[in-house]
Amino acid sequence: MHNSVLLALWGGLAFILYTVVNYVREERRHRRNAEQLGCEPAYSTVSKWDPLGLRVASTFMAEFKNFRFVPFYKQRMDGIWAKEGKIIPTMFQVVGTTPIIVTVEPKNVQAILATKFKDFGLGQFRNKLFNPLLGTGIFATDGEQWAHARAMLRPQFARDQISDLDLEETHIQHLLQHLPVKGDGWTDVTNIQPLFFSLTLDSATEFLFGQSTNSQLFNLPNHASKTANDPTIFKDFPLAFDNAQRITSSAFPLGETFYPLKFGKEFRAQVKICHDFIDHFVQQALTKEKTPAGTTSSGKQKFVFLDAVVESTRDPIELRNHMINILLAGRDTTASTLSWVFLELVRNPAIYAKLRAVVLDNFGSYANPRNITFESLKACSYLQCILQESLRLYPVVPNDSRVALRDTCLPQGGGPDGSKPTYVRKGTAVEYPFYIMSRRKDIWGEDADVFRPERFDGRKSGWEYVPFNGGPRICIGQQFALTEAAYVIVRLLQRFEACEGVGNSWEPVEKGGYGYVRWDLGLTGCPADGVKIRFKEAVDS
Ligand code: HEM
Repeated sequence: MHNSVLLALWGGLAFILYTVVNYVREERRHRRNAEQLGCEPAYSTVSKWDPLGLRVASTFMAEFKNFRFVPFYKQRMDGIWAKEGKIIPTMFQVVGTTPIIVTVEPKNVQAILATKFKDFGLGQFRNKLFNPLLGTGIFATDGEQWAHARAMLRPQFARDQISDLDLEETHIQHLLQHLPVKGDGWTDVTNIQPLFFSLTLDSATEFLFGQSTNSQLFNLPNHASKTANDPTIFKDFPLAFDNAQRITSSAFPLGETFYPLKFGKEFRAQVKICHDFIDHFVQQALTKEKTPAGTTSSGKQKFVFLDAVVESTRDPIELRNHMINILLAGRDTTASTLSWVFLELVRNPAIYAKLRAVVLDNFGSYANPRNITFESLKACSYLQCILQESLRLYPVVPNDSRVALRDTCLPQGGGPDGSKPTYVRKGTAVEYPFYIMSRRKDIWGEDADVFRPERFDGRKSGWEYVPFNGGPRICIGQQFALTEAAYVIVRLLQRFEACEGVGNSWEPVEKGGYGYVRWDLGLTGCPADGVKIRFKEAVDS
């Protein structure tokens, strides 16, 4: 045999030997670590016929495509619990060769998000995936970079700054232009979901940049005359932002090796429109004289988020990164929450009537509103219960995850009864699907799937209720979102005394559904088929 072939053979053998020895050494090290920590293996869903989880991955992809992934994932876990005759909150699975620990155990969620915060991060893959659109902003970084972004952004969410309800009222008025009342006292049947997305985009851009996209006005039939002077960039941005997010989330299932396949010419064009839009304001903020941005009707100086951040950094790329991340966080989340709230309100006329009575009692009528403030909205218990119950049944981030940044363990899930700690190797993904945890019957009762806002009356929630996450990385926009959503609900219920849902389908099991509504799951989740609704004008409005 030729010398070079022999050399290659020996080289190959040496490599295989090295890999095997290394593997055995690593396995031993992990076993020792796990023993020292008192860990035992978690329940495994891995089938011997599908050890790499290829079939699992293809099922997941199909469910994603059909907008059923969220309810399907719960159905799958329910099925395993039914088969085993007990609740198994923590499981090990392999999906398309990726090992994943899934947990709906509150103690584990607390460990991931708080007590073992430093052991878990967003991980390299999520950060790389988000980077083209979001740069190194708060949603796409870990460690020092994240801490720096959070320290800069958090102070801007002080109560005074987020409670500018004058700003919100302008955008509500624009929304109502899309809901004209006909001669019979009713509006046309309207899909209210896109209206909520336009409203939150308009209010978020005004809060962040001091200028609104006014996308609601653009979408009115006679928009040309009203908006002829606005730059095209305002018109193109909303769709480009949606598209760029959709492509980013569709790249996720391709995994770390293949995700760039989705980031072609089309994606880059959409991202460019988004970045140009943000850069337009950044340049304005960097060059403008330091003048007050006007005052609100209550005489307060109007707060502009970007101007406040410019006080801390003048780097245009860093500013773009911060602003696009906050815009993404602040816009779809609140619009989706409002959509879910109204999907349940149209289904439950008695709850609509009860909420409306509370609204009129606390805040007056549409024409004569009174005392609608950050504090009074927060103090209105039934209104807050409605929001909390909606976020329980329809958390807009239904399935969050982290990656172990070092070898570590979770306090529960190991051993036959799941009461022992579970070992988590560095690099392992850990999912905590809040959508499933928030519907656990052993935690929430037999009616866990039912929309019953009263369950939150006087309830003090712990780690079983984390729609905004918890710990050092808890959502910084929680109060902003709840105030905006509450205000929109109050004004709509003042204006309309009743509503009817038309053709909003809860997919029946016999039609291949799971008895739940379909989910459009991008970076956040909203009803896949919109919220079709007609409203009846209130006599007192
Ligand atoms: C109902 C509405 C909202 C919900 C349910 C929600 C939920 C969440 C969740 C679950 C996270 C954690 C994501 C993760 O770490 O994987 C998060 C983070 C965040 N949210 Fe929200 N959010 C909402 C509204 C908002 C709004 C209106 C803003 C800003 C205007 C905002 C700003 C942020 C930011 C900046 C983070 C990142 C925090 C960090 O990593 O330190 N959110 N949100």
